[in-house]
Amino acid sequence: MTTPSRPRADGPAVAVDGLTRRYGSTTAVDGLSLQLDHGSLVALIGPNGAGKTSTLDCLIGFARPDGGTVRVLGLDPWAQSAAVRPQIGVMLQAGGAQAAARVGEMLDLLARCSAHPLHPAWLLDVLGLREVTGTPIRRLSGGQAQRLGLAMALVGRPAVLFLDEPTAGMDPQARHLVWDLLSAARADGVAILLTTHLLDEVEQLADRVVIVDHGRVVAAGSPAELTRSSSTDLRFTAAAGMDVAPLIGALPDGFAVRETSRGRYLVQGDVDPATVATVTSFCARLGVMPSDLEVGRRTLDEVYLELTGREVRR
Ligand SMILES: Nc1ncnc2c1ncn2[C@@H]1O[C@H](COP(=O)(O)OP(=O)(O)OP(=O)(O)O)[C@@H](O)[C@H]1O
Repeated sequence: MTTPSRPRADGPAVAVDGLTRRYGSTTAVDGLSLQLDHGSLVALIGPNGAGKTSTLDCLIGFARPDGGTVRVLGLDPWAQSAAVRPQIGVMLQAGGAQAAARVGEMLDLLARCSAHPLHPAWLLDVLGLREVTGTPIRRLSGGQAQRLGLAMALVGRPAVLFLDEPTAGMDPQARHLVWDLLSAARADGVAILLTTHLLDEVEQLADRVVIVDHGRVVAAGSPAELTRSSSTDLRFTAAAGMDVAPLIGALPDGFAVRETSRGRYLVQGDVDPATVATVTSFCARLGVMPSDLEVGRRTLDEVYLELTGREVRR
């Protein structure tokens, strides 16, 4: 799979420095900075209302920043939107394409507006939309509409892709297809900034992760950097609700064991190979298969919840 890109400009694809965006008394984005390099994928994640879409709006040139600077391919997307728009691909939440136009017509139209488009028929094939080429867009299923949205973002062969929850509502097959397509685009030099609530998607795809909350960056780094832990704690997955008292009894003094979420266990202490053996033999005695054994590494889920809390946002 290949999505040949246009010649690469110097400098970062996207540079955001101290971005602020307000709606009346609400500060949606509060001094946010990030950088996106050519041929890389950055995942912008955070709770509902954290300011992700507001940030994308400023990057796309839909909204004017109230403070800070935003550059896309070295240009100001608000003041120089005519120069920026032909070089970017955008996929917003809810697709935005409710037209009576047919799938193939819409993609052909967009291709004709672009100087170096990808072949629409190729995109429809790759995204599994060939069967619905003649279908009116408003008749598409949610997942098909999402895939068309991505095709529309890609058809102009953009240098930078902005994707707001691109795989929301997709079945696992379509999600893997999109992951492959985005990986191919990145390998061809496309810079991709996406928002998502799916942390497995982040671990699969992202070169860098930017976690935002209340409009501010609360952590940034590669998935490996963010999940690295200085402790030697052991984590594993097994049957939910196991009585861990016998395991604690079998471990040396000072060890603690608890179930942190359903079926996910944390063994805290100075873990060594003997500890791992004790854990696996404890599971074996119960006839339970432990999986996802990890020492000295937290999951992205744990890091995310630690930084942004467990409270549901209103
Ligand atoms: N047009 C608007 N007018 C007033 N307030 C807005 C507007 N757009 C966004 N907001 C507010 O700004 C804050 C940030 O919203 P934003 O949509 O950027 O968050 P988000 O991180 O994309 O959330 P989600 O994950 O739910 O998509 C929220 O408090 C939201 O209610």
